[in-house]
Amino acid sequence: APPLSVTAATVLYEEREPSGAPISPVPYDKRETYETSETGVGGGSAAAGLRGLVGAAVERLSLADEVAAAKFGTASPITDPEREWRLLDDVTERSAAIGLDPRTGVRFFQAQIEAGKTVQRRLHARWLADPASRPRERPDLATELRPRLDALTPRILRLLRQAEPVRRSSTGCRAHLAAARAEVEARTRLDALHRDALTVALTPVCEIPVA
Ligand SMILES: O=C(O)C(=O)C[C@]1(C(=O)O)C=C[C@@H](O)C=C1
Repeated sequence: APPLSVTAATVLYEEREPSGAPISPVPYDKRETYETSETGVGGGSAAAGLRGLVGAAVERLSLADEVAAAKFGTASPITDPEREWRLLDDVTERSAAIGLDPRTGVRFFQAQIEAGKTVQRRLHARWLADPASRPRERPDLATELRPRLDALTPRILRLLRQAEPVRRSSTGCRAHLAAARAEVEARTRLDALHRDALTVALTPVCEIPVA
């Protein structure tokens, strides 16, 4: 399979054209995602079942780069409590609708939000310290980025629900998660900042009790 692309922003500051200009991002609708047959439903391996979830968490973290760019140098703080409440309300409702314990959905999303804020804070610190590394464009939070974050929400919840058999395995969950993460990282360029954030994002996977 061809290597899966991380979204633009992650690649942006890791890989530069010789001119120093960032490599042009892959349009969002052209990016590969980790879903479909890799969800582990219908005979896929346990690690494959978690791979979709890990991939979706990586996608969400990559969007945090763009959110950081949207907020950098503006009056918008990294934490927006009202947006978080709305998102977690949406998560609660959608979880119930697909038979996932809403507490599970909420706890997982709290970790995704926290991980994303870690990315934003660390990028802002980097950009403050090193003006040459600053993003050249400021995407729009309301019209561009939040709709993309929202589009990921139902997919992430579905993957979390589908991963229940693996998550239920007290002995196997961690091993399968590590394997899934290794597979995703083998195909995805992540720097130390994003690897740390991914650890935060994935912490609940094997910790949330499955009913
Ligand atoms: O939407 C934003 O403003 C974001 O920064 C994204 C996000 C999220 O991960 O969904 C993270 C932090 C904010 O407190 C609210 C939401």
